[in-house]
Amino acid sequence: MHTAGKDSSSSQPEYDLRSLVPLKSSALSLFRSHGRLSSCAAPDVVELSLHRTILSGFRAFCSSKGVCGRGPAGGDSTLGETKVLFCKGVGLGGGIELVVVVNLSLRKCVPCNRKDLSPITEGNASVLKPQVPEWELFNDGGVMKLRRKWKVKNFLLGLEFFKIVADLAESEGHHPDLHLVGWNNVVIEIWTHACGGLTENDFILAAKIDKLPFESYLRRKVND
Ligand SMILES: C[C@H](O)[C@H](O)[C@H]1CNC2=NC(N)=NC(=O)C2=N1
Repeated sequence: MHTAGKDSSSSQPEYDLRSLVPLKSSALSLFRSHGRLSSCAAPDVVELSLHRTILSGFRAFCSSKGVCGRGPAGGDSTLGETKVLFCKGVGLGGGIELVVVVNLSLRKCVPCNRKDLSPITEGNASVLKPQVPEWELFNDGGVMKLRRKWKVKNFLLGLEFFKIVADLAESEGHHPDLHLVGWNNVVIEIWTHACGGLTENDFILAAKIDKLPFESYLRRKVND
């Protein structure tokens, strides 16, 4: 666990992720006593925010650059399946947000008729989107959706593809919109009808679709 370093925000050291993740549990208790702990649809996505009662130890802990830990893309670091995506030091007396996200494809969709299911925030969407890089976010008449396209070898394999996606959707209790256009163009769109927008369920389903064994259905790319 980190001891509180000096509080200058100029040359904050990069923090080794390993000392960050163990802190999560003690941070939970500390943040719970000092701030709002809101867990999103799944317990493994925990967004902590510490209000004005910030402790210098945490201020020193999180660089003012809004980046903690080492990772391929700035603040994106991975330890096993746990990603610490960022902790945002918002300066003296401000709050700190520590977002720890477990790999989407390991999570489970929640029933869409839950009272606490709400559309995902832009911030959380930007945190989850990097885990489904092949998908695009698009606005369909005011409804935000995820979409991915594939070219399959033939019409029947397109239907085969739909079948394995359908089995996954049934097991998750969360369903995509399936399109097979011009005999070999598969388009899958995902959104949460119950709240007319995107929820974490949609990102979980997209991540799980990406793990399906559909390579053999696909037409080889021209430059292959
Ligand atoms: C109770 C059950 O969760 C709901 O009927 C589910 C079924 N599948 C669903 N799939 C999608 N994409 N959106 C929904 O709102 C939805 N609702």
